Amino acid sequence: MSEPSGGAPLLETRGITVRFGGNTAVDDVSLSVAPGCVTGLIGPNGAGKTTLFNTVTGMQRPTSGRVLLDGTDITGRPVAKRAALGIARTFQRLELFLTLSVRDNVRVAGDIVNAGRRFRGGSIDVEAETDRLLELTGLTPIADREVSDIPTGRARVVEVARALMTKPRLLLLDEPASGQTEHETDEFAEMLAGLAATGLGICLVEHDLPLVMKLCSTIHVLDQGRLIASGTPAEVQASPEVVAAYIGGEVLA
Ligand SMILES: Nc1ncnc2c1ncn2[C@@H]1O[C@H](COP(=O)(O)OP(=O)(O)OP(=O)(O)O)[C@@H](O)[C@H]1O
Repeated sequence: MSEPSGGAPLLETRGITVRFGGNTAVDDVSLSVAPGCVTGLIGPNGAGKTTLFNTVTGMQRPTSGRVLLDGTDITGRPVAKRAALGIARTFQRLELFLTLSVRDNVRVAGDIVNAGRRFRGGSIDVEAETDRLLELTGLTPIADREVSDIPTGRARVVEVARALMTKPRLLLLDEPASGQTEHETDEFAEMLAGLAATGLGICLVEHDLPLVMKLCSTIHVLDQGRLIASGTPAEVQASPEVVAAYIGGEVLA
């Protein structure tokens, strides 16, 4: 499995298996995510991507296997503890407060962090940080609009801004480009590359394969719960197993 330059893995899964009754959603998956770059996690529908994310955030207990953050085994830790350790995520189905403004959706994450006593970096200056994140993510012009009133593509960026409020070291993004226009996706890619350049480790589940190929230094490919390839974009595109998994589905471009 090739690893990008940049040191020890931030996240490692070791032999993760998740079974739902007789259905093996994730099957003995070992992979890693490095800091300072964007790592892709792709695969056809039902491949197990979201389930694997859920085991990393603590929302899903694995049937077997371990999750390590910076080499520390966090498999038994609850969701809030993992968040405090620096894991943040966005959701495939948006989980925003629809009747709040864009600004308040971001701000509320800061209030929650400050309310938690175990936040590792002390309290956040919520107003200043909200302004900074809205600017960073290009949301300032729509900051006062209600989330129910903005396009889905923009709402996905609000989720990212909200996740950044927790000052994560690892950011898991579940289909963040879905619903974005081509122009929005280009801007989004630029923003993610900028975030990774600051040292953040980003793991991207995404069906927009051209985006994944452009942005990711390493890509892991799941199919029917199994890890069938890991490597650079060129390496995974050249993998016969990956090509076979995608036949009849999306085109690898
Ligand atoms: N809570 C659950 N109970 C039972 N089966 C589940 C549950 N969650 C997921 N599954 C099953 O596990 C498998 C993997 O699903 P998962 O959502 O992780 O795939 P995915 O790669 O994220 O798919 P998609 O790209 O369509 O979002 C599927 O067969 C799905 O039906």
